Amino acid sequence: MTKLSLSKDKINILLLEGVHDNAIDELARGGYASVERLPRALDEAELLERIGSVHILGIRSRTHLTAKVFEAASKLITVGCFCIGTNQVDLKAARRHGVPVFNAPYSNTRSVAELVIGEIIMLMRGIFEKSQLVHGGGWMKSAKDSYEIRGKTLGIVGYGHIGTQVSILAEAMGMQVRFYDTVRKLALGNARACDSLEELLSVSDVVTLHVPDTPQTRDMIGERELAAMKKGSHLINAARGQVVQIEALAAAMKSGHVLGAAIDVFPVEPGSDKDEFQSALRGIKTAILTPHIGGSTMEAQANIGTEVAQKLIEYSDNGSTVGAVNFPQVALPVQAGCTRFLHVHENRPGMLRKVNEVFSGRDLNIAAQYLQTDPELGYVVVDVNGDVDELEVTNDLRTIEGTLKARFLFPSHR
Ligand SMILES: NC(=O)c1ccc[n+]([C@@H]2O[C@H](COP(=O)([O-])OP(=O)(O)OC[C@H]3O[C@@H](n4cnc5c(N)ncnc54)[C@H](O)[C@@H]3O)[C@@H](O)[C@H]2O)c1
Ligand SMILES: O=C(O)CC[C@@H](O)C(=O)O
Repeated sequence: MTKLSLSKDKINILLLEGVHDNAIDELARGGYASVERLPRALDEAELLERIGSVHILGIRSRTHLTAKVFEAASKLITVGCFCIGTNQVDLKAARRHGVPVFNAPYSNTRSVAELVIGEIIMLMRGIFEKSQLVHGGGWMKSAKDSYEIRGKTLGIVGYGHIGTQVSILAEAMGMQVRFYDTVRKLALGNARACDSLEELLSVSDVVTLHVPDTPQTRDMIGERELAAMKKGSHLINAARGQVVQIEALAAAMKSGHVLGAAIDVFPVEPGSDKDEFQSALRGIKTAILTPHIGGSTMEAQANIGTEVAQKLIEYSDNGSTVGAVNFPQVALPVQAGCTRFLHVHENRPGMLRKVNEVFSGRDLNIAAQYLQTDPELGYVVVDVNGDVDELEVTNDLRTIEGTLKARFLFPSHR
């Protein structure tokens, strides 16, 4: 047996924010036993204290991975976001340090869609306010402002994985569905596309947002857009907090123009359970406020645990970046009897030649190679036959100017 990069029991894995048991089970099946799991997020100071010894980090949406954290993460090889969103991670900083970031792009989408359907009914029947009153000993038995959802128009902004599922479920309940997306999308069922956001806002009884957090969607719904909504309509946001200007929404609700809202995500969410949640929406009786739990179901968390753990194992075992959100996609089939090297570099001319010279200079035969680049970054996986001093080769690869990361793999698959 040749020298090992790092045996799997020495690969330190830290999982934060109560990642599901399935992740631990999957990692154990993959041979990864050195796993610590915490139920909560870590703030930057805590991360800086701990990250230096971590090889694989798993988070959800509350842990913010800043450039400073990546700077201190000298051993970090990969990050798994056990959720869809990756906006809590400085993805560019991760790339600069040669760290691919994985997520679970689909696993909790049904959970969000179901919550939205429930909220449409709750909003259109004023259930939240009525229930609060009953809890306080009141009895608001009234049909005022209460409507069936059948025949009403639902406007979906962002017709992706979640938006399309909401579309199908809403139609099954008898709603008319309109949607707006910046990309041309196939309309499902009888849904119809709108040409503009303004058109969608003006025809919808309920507007639900399912867009990602991008510079274009930041503050997408502000005073002007709220004013463009039908009087007495409702807004749902289970996408990202930055999409809605909360002060403007609070004002539109207080004036009665927007009758109800169900908001699951906020521009600032408490970093820990001890921090008090602050929002201009607090106290508004027709606002259903939930603590970012759109995707928090047992089914979703179980699926996410398995999916992201598998991606982390694939990368750690084989160097596969398929599914990484910030990296060129590379998957080289595993070959018996080879040593595998991974080289992440700035995409400069002549890089591959320099990498290959490290091998040809030692008379090493390259059995297989897979390079992918994007405008800034290159990632190449190289399988080499025969007797090879892995440490020496890796050190030489590291001296190539523009190298961001170079390592070789624990040869368990050989
Ligand atoms: N609340 C939760 O717990 C929870 C759970 C899962 C996902 N999410 C969030 O839900 C959102 C949607 O997730 P998804 O899986 O459906 O994403 P997706 O990428 O499948 O779909 C997003 C859609 O929005 C469209 N879009 C992008 N920019 C737009 C714009 N400016 N105007 C209109 N449309 C635009 C895209 O073309 C795409 O069709 C994401 O922000 C995700 O982070 C929240
Ligand atoms: O589970 C979480 O913390 C985030 C849920 C959701 O916003 C996601 O991005 O998938």
